[in-house]
Amino acid sequence: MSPPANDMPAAPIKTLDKDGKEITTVGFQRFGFDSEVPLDVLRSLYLRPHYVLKANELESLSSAIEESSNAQFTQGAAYQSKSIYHPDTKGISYTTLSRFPPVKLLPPSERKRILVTGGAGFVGSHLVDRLMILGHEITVIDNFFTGSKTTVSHWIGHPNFEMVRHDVVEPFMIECDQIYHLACPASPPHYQFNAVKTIKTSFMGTLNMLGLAKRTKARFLISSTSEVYGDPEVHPQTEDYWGHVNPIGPRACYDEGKRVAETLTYGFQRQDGVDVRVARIFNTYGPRMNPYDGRVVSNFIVQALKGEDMTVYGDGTQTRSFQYIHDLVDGMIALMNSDESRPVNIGNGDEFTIGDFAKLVREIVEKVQDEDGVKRARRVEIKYEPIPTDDPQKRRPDTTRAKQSLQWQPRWTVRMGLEEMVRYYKAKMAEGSL
Ligand SMILES: O=c1ccn([C@@H]2O[C@H](COP(=O)(O)OP(=O)(O)O[C@H]3OC[C@@H](O)[C@H](O)[C@H]3O)[C@@H](O)[C@H]2O)c(=O)[nH]1
Repeated sequence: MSPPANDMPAAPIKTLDKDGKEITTVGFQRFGFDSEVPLDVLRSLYLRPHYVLKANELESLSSAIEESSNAQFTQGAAYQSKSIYHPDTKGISYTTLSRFPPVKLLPPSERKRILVTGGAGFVGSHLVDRLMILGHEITVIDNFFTGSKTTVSHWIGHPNFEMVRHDVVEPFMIECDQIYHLACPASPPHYQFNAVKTIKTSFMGTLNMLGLAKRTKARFLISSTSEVYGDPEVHPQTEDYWGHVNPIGPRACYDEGKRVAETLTYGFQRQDGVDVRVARIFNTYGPRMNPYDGRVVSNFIVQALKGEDMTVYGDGTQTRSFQYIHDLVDGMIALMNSDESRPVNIGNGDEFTIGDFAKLVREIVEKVQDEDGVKRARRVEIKYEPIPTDDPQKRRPDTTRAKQSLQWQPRWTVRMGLEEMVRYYKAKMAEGSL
């Protein structure tokens, strides 16, 4: 097979943070908890094809795809299996894992039994990667409504890892030291698909997990959201702002669901002494976001990569502030291990109008395509579509509390994160799974 035209040995790309310093690890040592992990090991779990295109070209083709798309980013060893795609029959023969990424050996006093609800989702799977590499014992529960087994399949079979298909609206019994309660659809089209189920998940799921935390005396962290502020009249949003939510609109199932989940959380803290943490997560993006979940970052990247016009809702003057997944996981782990029991905003203050953001995504997709020698048929256009009901006009976190209590601030620039995410989706396209 002749090598692809773009199969040029490329100099490794350096990932620089907001201060221009190279990012080689994520996490940190803080509050007696070491969460530092080499970035390359994490990348080897998501920034590569999960299967190769043809059985008889297994070696050459898989390495060609890897080199052309990702080698500039990931220099680390590949720990996942490579299943084989047979284009003639459109079948995949799955291989089993031969080697897991190395995990730390912790003494029993430091090794925690951690339950992650929604652990097969976008945020959950990155949290699981981090906690696994750090050497903890992880149980994931997920109903796979929006999560997918493939996000954590690289841990299946590992003695520290367990995955259970379970819906948090039903009680769940387990012994554990910490609970990260993430389970709930988070993309507006997904959470509005079945509004009653969404609010039931937020209310009953949180009730069940708080009951479990009460019995086991586990520390409980809930992933709340910037949507508790609704369409805010205060900008940027501090944790003391009570919000501006339409209780009967189409977003209410999520916004009010998370608000009641916070109310429950503090009810259990006051009445039962449950040790609680509340992370109010602002717009977050990164690899493993479902390409079709309808959120803006995945929509724009996938549209631009496919050469389709990008859909800006409304006139594009509404704003959002975008945070990269690794910053969020850093913030959540810092919060869980801190003494801060008040709500904490976890987000990136880099605010964009959606119109400008579309142009930025287009520019980054073009840059990556140019680097890889991909020819574009035409430049994608931006087209305007109706704005969804109750779409917040502006959103930006005030992260003073996170800085003071957790010594946490986002490190990733939006550009750096977007570039990595474009490469992730590009690899998915090369596999044929996008
Ligand atoms: O294709 C698209 C998708 C979205 N948009 C716009 O882009 C903005 C962001 O939309 P998203 O759907 O990504 O996310 P939203 O900010 O509306 O909601 C999110 O808020 C925070 C999290 O808790 C959730 O992930 C989600 O509810 C909105 O103004 C939306 O109208 C587009 O212009 N085009």
